[in-house]
Amino acid sequence: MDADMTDQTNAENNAEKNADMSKTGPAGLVGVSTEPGSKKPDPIVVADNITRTFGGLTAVDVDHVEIQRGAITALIGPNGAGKTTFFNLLTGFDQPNSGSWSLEGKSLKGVAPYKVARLGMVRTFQLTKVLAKLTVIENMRLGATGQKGERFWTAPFKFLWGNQEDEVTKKADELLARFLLDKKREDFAGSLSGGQRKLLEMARALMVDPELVMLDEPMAGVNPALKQSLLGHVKSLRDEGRTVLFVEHDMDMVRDISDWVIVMAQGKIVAEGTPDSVMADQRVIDAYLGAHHDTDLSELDEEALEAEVVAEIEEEEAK
Ligand SMILES: Nc1ncnc2c1ncn2[C@@H]1O[C@H](COP(=O)(O)OP(=O)(O)OP(=O)(O)O)[C@@H](O)[C@H]1O
Repeated sequence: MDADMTDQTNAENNAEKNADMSKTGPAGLVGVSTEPGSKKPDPIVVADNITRTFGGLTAVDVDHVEIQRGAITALIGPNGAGKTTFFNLLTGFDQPNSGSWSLEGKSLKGVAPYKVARLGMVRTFQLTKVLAKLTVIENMRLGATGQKGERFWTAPFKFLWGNQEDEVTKKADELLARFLLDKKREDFAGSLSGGQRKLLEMARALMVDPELVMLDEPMAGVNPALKQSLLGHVKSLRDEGRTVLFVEHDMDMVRDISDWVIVMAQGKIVAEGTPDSVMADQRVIDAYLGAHHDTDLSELDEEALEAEVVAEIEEEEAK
């Protein structure tokens, strides 16, 4: 092949790459349909026909959902909508009655949680699962194993890690510094505040260098000062090319950092879209109000109220 041809081929390859880049992350979401279950240009997770029942109750009944790679997606919905159950199913902590789902095109059906973590999908928990009787650095090193339990930690880890231990500790220390937890390195995790535990859980999740980080209510129980710091950390995950999927009731956070919002109610996905479009969606307002949601609904209520007042004024003026 002559030089001109090589240049041309390279240029074509680059153009192809650039075209692909424009499909990834928040940019790829421009113009995506807001119908529940809409196709994404570059999905990292695809799930189909997932159901989970508890006795007579259908907690999750998701026909189809796709999560865009490199973007921050919020999963919202009233209490009991099935968000945490859906997280549990995707990450292997619970098994569905039916359905299939994949990460990077690889089926995760029947895959154990620690293997799911090693494949690139890690999660944090609504009530943090840091191990209180271990120190902060020990919790971090445990993260490298992909969320095995405390029993796994005790005896065999040195044998399993061998020479990797230094590398693991180095990585743990770097992450602790990034999350401003380095001063707490030798403290028991049980002595940390709620917000610091959330930070530790997030830092620990990064030990396996995940493609997809799933956060279950990262803001719950976090004081306002730490909230800002957590928001910054979540954004930085996206900035370094990772995908974030989080469950949250704090609508300020949802509005502030999400590129895309998926709404669940009674186990189903009822709406999707950008934060602004979703918050103005009647299906979303109905889903929340129908469930007498008890947390941060003031904004939705206010919007509805404002619309009513404006309509009344306009009616008066028209007379
Ligand atoms: N292990 C279980 N056994 C029985 N019912 C369960 C179990 N786990 C969840 N459920 C039920 O499934 C439904 C969905 O619960 P889930 O915790 O997934 O909702 P959620 O949207 O995460 O709610 P929240 O916002 O309050 O955390 C609820 O009615 C809940 O009571």
